[in-house]
Amino acid sequence: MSHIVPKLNDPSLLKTNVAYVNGEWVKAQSGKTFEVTDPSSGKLIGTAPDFNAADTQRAIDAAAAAFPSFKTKTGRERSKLLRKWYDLMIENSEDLATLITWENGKPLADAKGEVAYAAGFFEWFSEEAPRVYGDTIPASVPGNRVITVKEPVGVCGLITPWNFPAAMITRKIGPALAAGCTVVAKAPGETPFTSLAIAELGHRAGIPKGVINIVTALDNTVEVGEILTTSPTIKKVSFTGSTGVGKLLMKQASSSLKKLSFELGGNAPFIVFDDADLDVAVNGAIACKFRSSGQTCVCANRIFVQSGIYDEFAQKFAAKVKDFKVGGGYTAGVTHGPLIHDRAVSKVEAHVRDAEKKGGKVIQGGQRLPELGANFFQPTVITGMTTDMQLANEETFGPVAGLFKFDTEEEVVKIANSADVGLAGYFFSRDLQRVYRVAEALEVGMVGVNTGLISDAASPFGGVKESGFGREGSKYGISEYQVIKMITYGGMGQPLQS
Ligand SMILES: NC(=O)c1ccc[n+]([C@@H]2O[C@H](COP(=O)([O-])OP(=O)(O)OC[C@H]3O[C@@H](n4cnc5c(N)ncnc54)[C@H](O)[C@@H]3O)[C@@H](O)[C@H]2O)c1
Ligand SMILES: O=CCCC(=O)O
Repeated sequence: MSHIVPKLNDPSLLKTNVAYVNGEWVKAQSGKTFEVTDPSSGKLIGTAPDFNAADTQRAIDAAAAAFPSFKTKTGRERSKLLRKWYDLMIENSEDLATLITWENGKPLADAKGEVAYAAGFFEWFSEEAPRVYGDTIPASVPGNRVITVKEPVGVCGLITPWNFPAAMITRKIGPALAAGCTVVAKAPGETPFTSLAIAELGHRAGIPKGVINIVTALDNTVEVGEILTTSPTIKKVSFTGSTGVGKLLMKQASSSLKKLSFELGGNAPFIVFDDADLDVAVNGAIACKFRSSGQTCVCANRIFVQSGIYDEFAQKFAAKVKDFKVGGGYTAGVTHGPLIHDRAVSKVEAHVRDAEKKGGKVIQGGQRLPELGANFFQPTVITGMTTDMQLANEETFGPVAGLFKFDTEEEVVKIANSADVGLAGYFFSRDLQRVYRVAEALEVGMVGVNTGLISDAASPFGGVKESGFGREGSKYGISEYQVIKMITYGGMGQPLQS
């Protein structure tokens, strides 16, 4: 087992025992903290404050106090702040990547990719901030003149997961600030230090006090979630995480009818038709299934391969998986890191054992890797998958590729759409008519055609069905943080006075 304690170029970016409220670094009033550990080694990285409802209320009050002035800044002024924050993220990308690998486990090269992706949301929304337009509307009533303006919704509560410790929070804060909102963001308990380092860079960028507040919690997560979703001061909640927690938060937020965005779990179908370019499809499946060791919401979860190419696909795919190098994220040449914690490993293991019990054949991997550490699992390929298996019906969120055989387009689209969730879906084909037909038939919010990688700050990210609602990134992302105000001017249009 490797245990590397990384060094930061700027050690002041590692904020332990403090969270960020009203422009200051503060402890929990109770003094309570929780431990954050390196998923590769299980060793302590540091402790973070376990904020409770009263601590979080202070952050909400700070965001509320900052809102009236921040919302009246021009779009151009807010744009400059976001651009400066983006520049600082890029300047400090090595340290941010080091923190991501340390607390999340993903290999350093992937962590660097995440920093660029995460900073991209600040860049993108710095460009959207000055371009918020309303409408002029031809009224039905003579003499009336109607316009719309887009206003910031108010103080926002943001809750993000650990799998992209930087990108999930910038994808929310970027559009919120561009719109003129102020925020209280709850960082994930597993990976709080990346969020806090990003807050420090926001502080250096000159974001006014109270505009961004980052709270941390572990044991107190439920009470912090409760106040963020029930406080009448908070007008909008944006949550990324599991469907189960999303449903709970939606119920809580109904008491004050908040505006909501939910980016929830997926169970992505990945379909390879006989007419696909096989090598492109194999590479697409590798990238899509094993990104972050399978721990992304848009990872392929069910891989359907048409019967004519099933065996060849399985053999080529498994050969590539065999070449992966699993290990600690800082080790040169490592392609795949650990899972986030023991619960994640147990779920992966349960899905593999369940598939075996029901007739699946593990052709690659299939076991824990205790010699590397408690959270490592072999990248795994299973053939002979059937729809009664656990993996077919719930998100595995780990490095297990289950290959299902199918015969017809109609059959596979029906199975793909049988899931309760609908986040991303992928398929590979060179038949143009099929490409249009299947893209339109899949019940998901995002489709990758002949590609397994679809994430981009420029593209709308979000799902349908129980994967939630709302879109992040793109030209649509900012509207999640705005309300449209319609203004009717009566008695206009009289003749000119002579
Ligand atoms: N659709 C997307 O954009 C997207 C992106 C990333 C992850 N996800 C989903 O997230 C899940 C993996 O993340 P996870 O296991 O950490 O999810 P999770 O729902 O358990 O946790 C997500 C966040 O919510 C917090 N949380 C948990 N219970 C809470 C409560 N009662 N009140 C307030 N906050 C609470 C956690 O501390 C964490 O910060 C997967 O299902 C994945 O698909 C979705
Ligand atoms: O895990 C979900 C987010 C991943 C992404 O933005 O590509």
